[in-house]
Amino acid sequence: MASENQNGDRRHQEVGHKSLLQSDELYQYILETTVYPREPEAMKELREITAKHPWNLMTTSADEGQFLNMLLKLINAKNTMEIGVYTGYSLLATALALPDDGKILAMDINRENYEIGLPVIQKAGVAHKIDFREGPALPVLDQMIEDEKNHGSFDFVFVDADKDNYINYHKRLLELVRVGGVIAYDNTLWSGSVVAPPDAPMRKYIRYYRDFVLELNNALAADPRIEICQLPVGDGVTLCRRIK
Ligand SMILES: C[S@@+](CC[C@H](N)C(=O)[O-])C[C@H]1O[C@@H](n2cnc3c(N)ncnc32)[C@H](O)[C@@H]1O
Repeated sequence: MASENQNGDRRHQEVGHKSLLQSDELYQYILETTVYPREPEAMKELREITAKHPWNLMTTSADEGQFLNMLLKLINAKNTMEIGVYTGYSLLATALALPDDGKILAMDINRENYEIGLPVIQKAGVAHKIDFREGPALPVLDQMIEDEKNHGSFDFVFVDADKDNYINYHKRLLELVRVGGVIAYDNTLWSGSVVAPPDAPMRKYIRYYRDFVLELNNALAADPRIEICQLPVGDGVTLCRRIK
């Protein structure tokens, strides 16, 4: 990614840095002042377990977990869905925010990683809210849409999975989320690569999914069925509020 310093020098740095803030120090300040001191014990434990896993870059960051937890409480969410669970950090943030009779339909192609976090979720006393389905999410959405009683039945959906399917998820989720409900798409700034020149150094998977993320962002901005808001939290989160 090219950037310019105060002397007007252009420098190139590798796209892939997760923080979108001005400096690592500022991000560390947020974590240490606002996030870590208020992070529930179970989320801290799960974050530390996940940090030892080889794919730990996939996990939702602690500040984003705190944001999701707050958002779910603000909108009084009860019936929710998560696409892309990994070890369950965002799932736990959701489960802790919902009332005792709240529900999360959680989908992931990988059960093994979900089971890494499951004991922590059970210990936190919120596992009864989770209906975990192993497998690709798209067919589950298609099946749900066939039954009209599922239409408009979800208050909140968090999408954090295969970026090349986000557009496909969006088409279906707009039927399943209620008017006034929220769909949150994660990674919509895709490590800052959305503004990188084509020749910028980029990890292979960042380059591969970049065009899908750009396509999604344009499609969401043009969709009259939703109000949107893109937040530079974590790797970028776009909130979509269904209005029709
Ligand atoms: C970025 S991780 C999710 C991180 C998680 N939200 C957290 O808080 O740690 C993406 C997950 O999406 C899952 N995934 C990929 N393709 C999928 C699909 N077609 N359907 C469901 N899950 C999928 C992957 O197995 C992976 O666990």
